[in-house]
Amino acid sequence: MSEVSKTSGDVTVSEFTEDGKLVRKIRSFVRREGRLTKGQEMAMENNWPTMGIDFAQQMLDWKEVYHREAPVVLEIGFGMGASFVEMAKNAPEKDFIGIEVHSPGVGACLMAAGDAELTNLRVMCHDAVEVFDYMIPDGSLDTVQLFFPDPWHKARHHKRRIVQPEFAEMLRKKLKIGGIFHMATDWENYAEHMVEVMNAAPGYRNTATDGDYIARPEDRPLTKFEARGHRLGHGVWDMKYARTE
Ligand SMILES: C[S@@+](CC[C@H](N)C(=O)[O-])C[C@H]1O[C@@H](n2cnc3c(N)ncnc32)[C@H](O)[C@@H]1O
Repeated sequence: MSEVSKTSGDVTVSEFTEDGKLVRKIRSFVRREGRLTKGQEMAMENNWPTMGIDFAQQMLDWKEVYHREAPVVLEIGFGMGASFVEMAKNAPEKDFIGIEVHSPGVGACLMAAGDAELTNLRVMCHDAVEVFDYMIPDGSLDTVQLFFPDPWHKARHHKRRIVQPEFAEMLRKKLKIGGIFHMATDWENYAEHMVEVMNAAPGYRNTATDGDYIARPEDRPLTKFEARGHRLGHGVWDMKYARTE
């Protein structure tokens, strides 16, 4: 059973266990119910049957999903999907799954993926944390990407940041040994938080050889948003951690 309650502008979802105990879940997002454009709606209709995966409390089988065996790259919160689609286009030898809660973003991504006639891309419209829990088999992912996650600027909201010790541990189990967790952010305080959490997380190695951050990898497409940031002199921090055990 669950209910949504509003407290000082935040959305908190309260759930009750069978014996009536209240469990309050902190989520990394607030659902913005934006409307889909006509194009996004059409893309949902046309492309969801081949590229969309519905949430279910059942583990996915990648071979069944992509009809082949290839390295799987999972992206959390792809926004409108521009860089996600670009990456899938540039790496046809890999399979991509993107998870985003914002439905217009999912529609936009399906539109671009349909135009590019991609066969190695799938999307889900759901909370990635729940998808990990219920649907991603242990030790099955080559890469997890988290690009420009909501920074939750205010200190009292930092608990909403998706990168937390429990999240790092859950994600570690889903990566193959040697698999990579790649994060990027343009908010320095969040970059520091990511490093603090990930350096303390057991079973990971920071792949950076000079300090905590790596140079922007060539395979991460430069989005309009990031290019604008560069022009304005904003920094971007990339981090890659490998699962060691
Ligand atoms: C700041 S945007 C960045 C989007 C994109 N990665 C980019 O670089 O343009 C963060 C995105 O993460 C999504 N998001 C946040 N928490 C999420 C979660 N738990 N599961 C899925 N998507 C999530 C939000 O809806 C939002 O679109």
